[in-house]
Amino acid sequence: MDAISGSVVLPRVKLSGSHRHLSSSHHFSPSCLQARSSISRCCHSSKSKEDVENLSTKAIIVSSSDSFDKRTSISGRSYLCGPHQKKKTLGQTFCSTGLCTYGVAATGSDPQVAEEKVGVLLLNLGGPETLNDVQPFLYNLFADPDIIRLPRPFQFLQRPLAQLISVLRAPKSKEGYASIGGGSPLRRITDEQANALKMALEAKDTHLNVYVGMRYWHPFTEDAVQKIKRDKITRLVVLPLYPQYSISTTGSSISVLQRLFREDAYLSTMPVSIIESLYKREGYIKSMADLIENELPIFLNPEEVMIFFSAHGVPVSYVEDAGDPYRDQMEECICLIMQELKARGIKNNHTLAYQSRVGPVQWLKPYTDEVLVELGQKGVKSLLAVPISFVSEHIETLEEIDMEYKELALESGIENWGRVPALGCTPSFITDLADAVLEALPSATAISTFQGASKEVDCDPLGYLAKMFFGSILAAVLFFSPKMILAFRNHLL
Ligand SMILES: C=CC1=C(C)c2cc3[nH]c(cc4nc(cc5[nH]c(cc1n2)c(C)c5CCC(=O)O)C(CCC(=O)O)=C4C)c(C)c3C=C
Ligand SMILES: [Fe+2]
Repeated sequence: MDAISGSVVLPRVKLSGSHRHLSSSHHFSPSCLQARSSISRCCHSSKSKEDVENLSTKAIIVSSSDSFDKRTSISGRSYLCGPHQKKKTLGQTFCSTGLCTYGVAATGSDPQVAEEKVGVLLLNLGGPETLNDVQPFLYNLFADPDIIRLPRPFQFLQRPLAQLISVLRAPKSKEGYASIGGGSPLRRITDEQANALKMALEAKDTHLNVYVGMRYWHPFTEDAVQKIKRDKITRLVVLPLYPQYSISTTGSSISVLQRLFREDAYLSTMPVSIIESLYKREGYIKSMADLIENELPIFLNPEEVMIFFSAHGVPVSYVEDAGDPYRDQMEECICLIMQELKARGIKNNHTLAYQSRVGPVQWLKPYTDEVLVELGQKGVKSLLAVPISFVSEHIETLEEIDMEYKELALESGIENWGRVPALGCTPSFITDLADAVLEALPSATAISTFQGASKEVDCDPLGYLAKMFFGSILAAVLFFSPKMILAFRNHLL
């Protein structure tokens, strides 16, 4: 999709201070600090002693454009943002201690009014559009060091291993994509969301270009960034379409962006604001609660329905070794949705499980398939599945939940099955995205200073070929060892 274009006149803001790596709006807000133990209290969920011990020692930074109090805390300041950006002075901000200034006034520079061309970059995973795309898509995914995290000495194996795993997994993945019509709907839905966001921003008197950049398939983030440069965008809001932050999703997409921006003289000075997560936003929570509330009446006895949140899993090591906030954010997100439902008089039981594990490592538990069987055995008769880690329909909602898990649930004794649709272009959600963009705009700051060519580029073709050759042999030897074969037969293939 080409950029959906427009421009807005804003006072040029001279940014003060040193260049931070990312304008990661939320990391510096003390109100966003949350320990996992407090999440457990909030939800009254039963945690094992071991869990609580692990968690209470770990304060996780929950980053979100949290706007339950209508103010977004950005880099330690709060900004009161409204819908009519043109009528506002961008440099004026509101914080808990009163009216704060930022940018022009804060730096003491002369205000220089120039035409600001603002862009919004939606980041998403991407998916194969045809069955022929499946293997190369899987290669891109497994070649990502944020998806298969190899220890440093083994990182040269990344690409050969990605080649091998993608070839081996492709037949199973293809079956899945064939069963949902031959390809992923992600590109179409993300384009629709981009159009809807542009219109929602226009309804708020703000005319911006909206771009789509995918991590593993077309349109790639690299292509979107080229368009942003070609369009001479001067300020950018980056909006990953993952409600909760994970190293493997938002983290990975932002790493790519950082590299691209650092490598380029023009982009490296562009003010950028990144919205790291959406899960705490009032608009997001209310939109999710609406979807659940709308779906419950399809059951004969709505109050008896188990609300079953099914999140995409990540390997446990991400959370426990690498500090991924994904599990904490997921639990807090569900807690907020349940609180919202409770406030509406909906008091159903709920549970959370993780789906879509890949490969021979431990993933976040409990696993969706195991919980469904347990619930059936315990006599749960009605279940409403809620996909929670993604905002569009995709293979894991359309195939894994709607087909595999539904069948398993019915076999396990659950009699009534329902599924909440993904948010897609739900108007209240899109309006909230527009608000998030407007709130994030003032905090834009340069990603980094120009540092020349990326170190990651493999510029020696012979060295690259040698690494691929020996790496493939080593990867094949490892892969076909009896232990690996056993583990992969169960989980990967
Ligand atoms: C928040 C969402 C997601 C997380 C976290 C995530 C982590 C993660 N995923 C894999 C492996 C695969 N993911 C695949 C597809 C896929 N993943 C997500 C979302 C998250 N992944 C989506 C939305 C999709 C579907 C895209 C589409 O085409 O519709 C696939 C390919 C499909 C398949 O073969 O099952 C793989 C493989 C890992 C290893 C991982 C964390 C480390
Ligand atoms: Fe995935």
